[in-house]
Formats: sequence, structure tokens, C-alpha cells
Amino acid sequence: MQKKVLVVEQSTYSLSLMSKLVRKAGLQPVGAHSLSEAKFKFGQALPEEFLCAIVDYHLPDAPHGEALDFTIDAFLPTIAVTNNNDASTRTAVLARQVVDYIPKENGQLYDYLSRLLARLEKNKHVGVLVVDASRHSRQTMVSLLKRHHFIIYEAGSVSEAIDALDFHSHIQLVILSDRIDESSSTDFIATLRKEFSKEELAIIGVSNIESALLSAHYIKSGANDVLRKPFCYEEFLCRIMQNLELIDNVNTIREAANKDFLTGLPNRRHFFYSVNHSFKNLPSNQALALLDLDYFKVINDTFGHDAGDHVLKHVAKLIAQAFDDVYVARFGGEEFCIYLPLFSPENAFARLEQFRTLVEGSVIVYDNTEISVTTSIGLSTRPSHNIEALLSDADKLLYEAKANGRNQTCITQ
Ligand SMILES: Nc1nc2c(ncn2[C@@H]2O[C@H](COP(=O)(O)OP(=O)(O)OP(=O)(O)O)[C@@H](O)[C@H]2O)c(=O)[nH]1
Repeated sequence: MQKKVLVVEQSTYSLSLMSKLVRKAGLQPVGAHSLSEAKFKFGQALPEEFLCAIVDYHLPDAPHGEALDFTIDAFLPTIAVTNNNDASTRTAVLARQVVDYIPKENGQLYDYLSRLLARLEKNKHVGVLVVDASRHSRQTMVSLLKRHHFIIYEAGSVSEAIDALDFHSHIQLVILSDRIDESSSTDFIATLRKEFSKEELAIIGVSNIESALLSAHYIKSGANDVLRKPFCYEEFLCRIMQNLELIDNVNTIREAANKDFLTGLPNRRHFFYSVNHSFKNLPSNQALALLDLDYFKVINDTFGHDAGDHVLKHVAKLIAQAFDDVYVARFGGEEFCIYLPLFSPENAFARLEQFRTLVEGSVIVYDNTEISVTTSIGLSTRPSHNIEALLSDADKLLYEAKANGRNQTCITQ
């Protein structure tokens, strides 16, 4: 279900702008012009339905941030917006455990707000590891991070940090304090960098303001960023957000580069990368199948190219579902590839035949028209350490399947 965001804002214009942003982030705004209206609207839904609240500091019936107290007491992560950017308002707002506060006069308000909303939703799946020998200092950072929905892990030493990283693969950010011995912390960063690139795991080193040299050591050892103590709450969160956004952006680009645009299946290049990356030597009991849809040109010619695309997407979805435990790819056109490691020829043949009959029996509906399609399969079960050799073998068998009348699987004899 779409998560709700409680937007409490006196001005109708600002409320409508913020609600638009919330909708753009894929969330459902619940608007209120006053604290009493916010209480009423919040009471009409379950608290768990809300992701967070965006709350104006000054409201007619809550002139001193009382609405912030209400949403925070209701355990809603709260983003405060204020008309005033003066020091006393800032202190009063930050004393209240808000996720962040945004002065309305800031032209970047709406851009920042949408980034913040997107992050809050994503953070629920992001692990952050705080490495600091001092429990008190760890707790300070942990309490700030908690407001942002992160999954938080703590380590009091480098060895505890290594254990945490071994166990929790969703850790995307390590915050490393200067209370860990300098040589072991820089060694730790360098060791992590052998395993994780900067785009896979962000490392932020915390150093003392006087210790410019330590900052340099952090960066040279492979840290993404450095935070100088004493840091303010805003800087701490902005650095974290920036570093995680970088990881997200790289992941988006990487995903786009690895996926076939039409079907969302891995593409040919990624298929080779995954198989070669997973196996130093290909196992001797293996199978590789090349699948090619039959008379696909006729489908395009009869029903149109868009209908053809729809059929390709349908078959790709069936492949992704039926072979979610092995390696699959769209090689191009109407050709797909499936690599089944550690499969006997009999098992591989049974799986492919089951799939062939599934495609044959499935009715694809496009624009109120029913379309049927069949597939020919070349299945190589040769023991080979070379994926290219397997492919060439499967290609010959596919040719045989086509020549023998299509809608069949030909396997290595
Ligand atoms: N809709 C659509 N058609 C595509 C796409 N890629 C390739 N095609 C079409 O797929 C058709 C493949 O035709 P052929 O190579 O003659 O193969 P076929 O008609 O399936 O015949 P056989 O393989 O011999 O059974 C061509 O008309 C291509 O234009 C695509 O992404 N979308």
C-alpha cells in the first residue's frame, strides 16, 4: 500500500506544493492547515500507514512548534519547515529530534524535500555501521541516524566492524570515528577497499578539527569523505545523504547498463560477466540453452511491432519466473539464453521441456487479441570450460530444432 505523509502547513499554496512533491515521490499526502486538523486526520488512519510528517513550525493553533511535538510523540519521523532561519528557531527545532529542518526562504526547499522523502523510504533497506570505541559517541550518532529510518549496527573495534560487515550484506555506509587507533582504522579502510569499491560501500571517516593529517590519511586509504569534529547535525546528515545518493546513482546506471531495455532481463554482456565472475572453472555437469521464438516475424507482421514487443515481454517474464535460480539473458531479437550450472542433462532437459510446453500453452492477450507463440530450444550439455564453446554447440542444436519443425528441444547426443 502507498505510504502516507502528513503535511501540516498553514499556507494553502505551500501545502499544495508540498503535497505535489509527496505525490511525485510515490507517496500519499494527507494535508492539514492546523494542529487540530492534523490530529483529526492522523486519528482517522493507522499510525503505521504514515512514512513521516512534514510540519510547519508556526501554526495558528501551535505557534511554538507544538505540532512538531505532536508528530514526534506519535513516533512519526518529522521534517520541520520554518519561516524563520534565526538561531533561536533553529535551536528550538533541533532540540526536538526532527529528521531535518528546512527554512522556507531557501529556494532549494522543494528539491531538498523531495530528496529527503525519497531517502527516508530507501533508508529502511540501508544498513549503516557506526565504528567508535566510545559508547557515548556511538549513541550520539546512532540517535541521529535512527530518525532517518536506517538499519543501524554498532562496533566498538575494527574486529567487531569486520564481523558486522561479514554478516550484514546490506551495509552501505561505514562511519569510522577517530577514537579507533589511527593505524588500524586506515588499515581497515584499505582492507575494505580491496573488497568493496567506493560505489558499493561508502566510508566516512570522522576526525578532529586539528587533525588535518588524519583526514588526509583517511582519504588516501580509500574513504569517500571526511567529517571534521565538532560537526553540526545538518552537516552530518547532508554528508550521509550525498554519499548514499552517489551509490544509488551509480547503481541506477549500472542496472541500466546490465539490463535489456525492453524486457528487463540481463543483457548478453551482463550474462557473460555474471557467469565468468561466479565460476573460475565451469562445472562439468552443466547445461546451456538457447531459446528462439518460432515464426516471430509473422507475429510482428500480423499483429504489429508493439504486439511483438508485448509477446517478448511476456515470454521474458515467464523465463524470469521459471528460471529464477539460474542465469538468464535476452541475447537480442527473439533469442534468449539460459545457463544451468550443476545440472544433469536429464534434469536440464526436463526443465526446458516443461518451459517449452508452458510457452506453447500460454495465451498472450494484446489489445483484446489472443496471440500464441512457440519456442525452439538448443540445449548443450557438453562438459566445457568455455562458455563460448557451449553457446556455439547450443546454436547448432537450435538450428536443428528449427529444421526439424520447431517447437522442440534438441539436446547434445
Ligand atoms: N517486436 C519486435 N520485433 C523484433 C525485435 N527484435 C527483433 N524483432 C523481429 O523479430 C523477427 C525475427 O524474424 P526471423 O529472424 O525471420 O525469425 P522468425 O520469424 O522467428 O522465424 P524462425 O526463427 O525461423 O522461426 C524480425 O522480424 C525482427 O524484426 C524486438 O525487439 N521487437
